[in-house]
This record gives sequence, C-alpha cells and structure tokens, in this order.
Amino acid sequence: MEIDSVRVESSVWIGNKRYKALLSGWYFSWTEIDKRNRERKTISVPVSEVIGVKEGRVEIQTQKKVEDTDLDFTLFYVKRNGHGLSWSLGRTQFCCPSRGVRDQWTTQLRTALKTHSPSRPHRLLVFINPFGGKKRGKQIFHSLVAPLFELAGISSHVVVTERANQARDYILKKDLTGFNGVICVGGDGMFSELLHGVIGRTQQEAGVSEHDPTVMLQPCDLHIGVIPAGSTDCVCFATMGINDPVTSTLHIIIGDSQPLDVCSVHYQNTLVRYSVSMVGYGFYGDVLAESERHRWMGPLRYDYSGFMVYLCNRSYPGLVQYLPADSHISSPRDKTRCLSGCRVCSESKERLFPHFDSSSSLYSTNVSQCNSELEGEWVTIEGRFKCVSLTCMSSSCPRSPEGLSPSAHLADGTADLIMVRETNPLGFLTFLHRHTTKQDQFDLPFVEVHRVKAVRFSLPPGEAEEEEVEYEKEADREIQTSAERELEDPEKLFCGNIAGQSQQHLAGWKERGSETSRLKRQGFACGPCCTKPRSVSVWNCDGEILPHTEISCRVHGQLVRLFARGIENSTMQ
Ligand SMILES: CCCCCCCCCCCCC/C=C/[C@@H](O)[C@H](COP(=O)(O)O)NC(=O)CCCCC
Ligand SMILES: Nc1ncnc2c1ncn2[C@@H]1O[C@H](COP(=O)(O)OP(=O)(O)O)[C@@H](O)[C@H]1O
Ligand SMILES: [Ca+2]
Repeated sequence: MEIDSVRVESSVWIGNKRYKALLSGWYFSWTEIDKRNRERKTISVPVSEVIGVKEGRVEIQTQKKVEDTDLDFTLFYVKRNGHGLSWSLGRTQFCCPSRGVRDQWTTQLRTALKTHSPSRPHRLLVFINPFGGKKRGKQIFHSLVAPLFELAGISSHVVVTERANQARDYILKKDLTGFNGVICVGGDGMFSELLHGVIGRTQQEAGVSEHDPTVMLQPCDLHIGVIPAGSTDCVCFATMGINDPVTSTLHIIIGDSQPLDVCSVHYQNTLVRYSVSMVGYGFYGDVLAESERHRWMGPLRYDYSGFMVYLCNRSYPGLVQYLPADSHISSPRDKTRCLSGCRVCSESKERLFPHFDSSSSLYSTNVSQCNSELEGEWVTIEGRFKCVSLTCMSSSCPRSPEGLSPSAHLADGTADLIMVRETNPLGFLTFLHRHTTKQDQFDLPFVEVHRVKAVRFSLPPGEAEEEEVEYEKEADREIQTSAERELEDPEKLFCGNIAGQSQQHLAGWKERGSETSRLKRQGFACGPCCTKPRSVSVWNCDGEILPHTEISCRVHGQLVRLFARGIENSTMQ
C-alpha cells in the first residue's frame, strides 16, 4: 500500500476481479485492472457521500456480518438512481492483500470522512407523527431510517407525538444540548411545528421579538430534516425534487445544508404564523377548510375537496398591496430553475446579511438594515380573486411537479405573489390543470405574478366586516355541532382504525379536533356552504387555517436551514 499526504493507493479485489483503489483528495475510487494490467472502468465516490466503512463483509440494512475475514472491508455510500434525484445506499465489499492493508484503508477512509465532511450530525432529535399521511410514519422510521442512522453512527432520540404541537413545544422548552438537528417524520404540518419551534427558540435566545413585524429575525443554526410521510410533502419535494424517505435520510446523514426563506404572517402587531410553502387565500383556503372535514380520507382529502371547491366557483373581493423585489436580479417568469448551488440564492446572502460577521458567525439585528429590506414603493391592486397565493419557493409537490411558481428561489429573500382574478370555471380549470403539466400557468389573461418582499391583504372598505360577523355566528353554530360530531365519532378521525390506540392518542386528536374546529370558524363553509354566498375566504398557511383575514406577510431570507441541497440538475448526472 502506498500512502503519502494526499494519496492512498493499493490493489484490492471485488469478487474475483482485481482493482486499484485510490483515495485522493475529495474522492475514493476503484478502477478495474484486467489480466494484461490495463485499467478499465473506474467508479468514483466523493468522500462527502460516504455513509460508513465497516470491517468485514457486511449486509446493507441489518449490519449483520455475513463473513468476517481479516482481509475485507465494506464501503457504504450514496448511490444515485434513474434521473439522479432518488438516492439509495450503495455497498461494495473490498478484499485486501493483508490485514494490515485492510486496517490502513478503514483508518484512512474514516479520517478522510472526518476531514472532508465536518458538518455531519452526530445526534438528532426525531419527531414522528404516527397519524400523518397514510399513517406509516413509525414504520418508515424504524424500517428505512433508523438502520441508516445506526450504520452512519448517528444516535437519535425519538419522540412519537401524542398530540398536535407537541414537537413545537418540545423544541421551544426542552434542553437541546448535544443535538445537531431536529427531524420530522410526517408532512408539511409536522415540518411547520419544527419550523415554529426552531425559529421561536432562536428568537427567544437572541432576545428578538417575533411580534414586531419590522424586526430582523435571528437566523437559526439548528438544522431541520424532513422524512416525508405526509399528505402533500411539499417542503421535501421542493428542496430535493422527490419525496423519498431513504433519499432524505442520506441527505441528513451527510450533513447537507440548504438555507430556506421563511415568510412571517402578522395580524396587526401580533405574529400569527410562519410559512415556507404557501400562504393562500380563496381556492386554497377553501380546499383546506373543506379537507379538514374529511381528514379520515388521508391524502385523498385534498383531491376530493379540490373538486368540491372547484364546483363552488367562488371568487372573493380583496385589496392586495405588495412591495416588489429587485426585478434586475430575477423574475417569476424568467424560466429559470432554482437548482442545487443556485447562483441567485448564493449571491443573495450578502444582500440579506450585509452585517454578517463570519469570524463569530453572528448576524447583526440592526434595525436600519431591516428597514432597508422594507424600503420601496408599495403597489396596490384591488379586485375579485379566485385565489391569492404567496410562496417563498416553487412549492412543487407530487400533485404539481413544477409547483405553484416554478421559477421561485429557495433562498433569495423573496416570495412570488400569484393573483388569479375572477374568471369563468373553464379558465380557472385551465389555470389549475397547468400546475400538473409543464405549461405556463401565468400565461393567462386573468393571472398575474410578482416577485415580492412583503404583502398586505385587506378586505375592500365596507365590503365584508358586517357579513363576516354574521357569517361567524353561523360558523360558530356549525362548528359546535361538527366538533361534537367529530369527537363523538373518533373512528372517523382514525380512518376506522382505532383498535389499540391509547387514550393519549385520542386526547391528541381531540386537541387537534377542537383547535381545528376553532380555526374552522371562518372556513368550514364548503360543501353544504355552497347554498350560502359569502364574501370572505380563509387563509391556508402551509396547511393551517389562519384565524384572521387581514394579514401582512414579510419574507425573511435564509432564516432556517434544512438537511438538503436543493434539486440537483438531473441532466448533469
Ligand atoms: C385539475 C387539477 C388540479 C390540481 C391543482 C394542483 C395545485 C397544487 C398546488 C399545491 C401547492 C402545495 C402547497 C403546500 C401546501 C401544504 O403545506 C398543505 C399542507 O400539507 P400537509 O401538511 O402535508 O397536509 N397542503 C395543502 O394545502 C393542499 C393543497 C392542495 C390543493 C389541491
Ligand atoms: N399525535 C398527533 N395527534 C394529532 N395531531 C398531530 C399529532 N402529531 C402531529 N399532529 C399534527 O397533525 C398535523 C398534520 O400532520 P402532518 O404530519 O403534516 O400530516 P398530513 O401531511 O397528513 O397533514 C400537523 O399539523 C401536526 O401538528
Ligand atoms: Ca424565495
């Protein structure tokens, strides 16, 4: 074996073929050597994508040793499948000429791993929502995720949630010393809990008031990982290009880091929620409100509710004001894609954090800096809308592979505001249908889209206040009875499978049931609602109904970090 400061090289065998193994710089490679000593095919793996190195011949999942000889070691690494966005665990067993060479290889590879991959997590806090999506969260974690964490030497503390907001409260209140990241196994709602926990905790520790709509929030260090097991899985899909638990796990293990813009939603001087994917009024709000009544259908509830709400053919009056982003940098119709290593996003960092001190990794919460992000001419648009949506990223998901705004950026400090004016049912269907194809959904006369830094929404003067009050009284009566129905009929909530569920689980759903019912006060009214015209919709904020109509939204560039790397350009694979 030859070792110098930059290269390690030796002969090895894979099966009965001889190879030259080489560790050089950032790569480990092995090249087949034929009987005439000529070099053949080379396989090369970046050290940063090595998952683990084990002595002996080792199985992939169980780590059970098949045959433990002194000469063998097994390398586990990221393997790209098909178009390259789906990752699986690659495994190759190497046989060395002597035990000494084998030990040298395992030592050298482990050292290289530490040097070239310093930001890998060692300890993770994992929250599993056992009821998200198709209710496979626990199974997904234990069968697909945990064995990979174990292989990579990552220890995890697992909390199976028993109620809504448990994960958020845990992150806000408990001691998180030693954890390098928080992971959710669930959908966008579960991700949102972690998002609120991580942002809230970071602001508490930095002494920043989240309620002040003009404040510059402190960016969060604790990374968030998403193992998709939900209904929409938009956050996962839009940051990885796929919703696959194994791919997500491998991104977490290798410590990938993707900054993400976050939109804060305020009502007057109170923080209502944060959003990363969609803050949507009109159609998307109505779909969510309707879908909450059919949660027992699982992910299909959105398709069913989408159809029902479409038939209602509603539109709503509104006054939209927005602060445009710099159109010289990018635009929602420039036909570009935010891909891994995106130039627009990386160049945004300096603009977003002009006072970043790289020596201390501290961000200044300088007020004038924050105000400069809010400077500019506000634009006002009044009208009747089928929907008004704001999205910080493309919001692509399996239902809409290109997303709500295909050219939006994950981390440029802007969001795209999409306004769909009142139109005929066929026109709106065309708009919706284009979300499922590659056709441009903005190329329609009743649709406008703007890249923005902030948005305010209000009801036109005199339009709705009275009706809203009347409507709320009606809503209260409906909610009271529907909440009672739900709680009396928990079987419906559990999709007809309550056998073996603990009282605690039931209590968890009761809390969610009542919370949802409370929030449904403005939004319950689809389905039977169609008999009553109404002029106010609800806001869907990453799958939660907001309790206010008149809101203001502001984008906080690169506020959180995910264990992801953005969507890799599949043509380059
Ligand atoms: C004729 C075909 C119509 C298809 C329309 C497709 C449009 C899809 C746009 C999807 C945007 C998704 C934005 C993300 C929203 C999620 O945060 C939210 C909660 O997800 P989860 O916690 O996993 O339940 N999901 C939704 O609000 C569902 C919207 C579905 C609208 C049809
Ligand atoms: N044990 C639990 N019981 C009830 N609700 C829960 C529980 N754990 C999490 N939740 C809530 O369930 C909501 C939906 O979860 P999510 O994982 O996003 O699934 P889905 O994608 O199917 O909506 C989240 O908003 C979360 O707050
Ligand atoms: Ca953005």
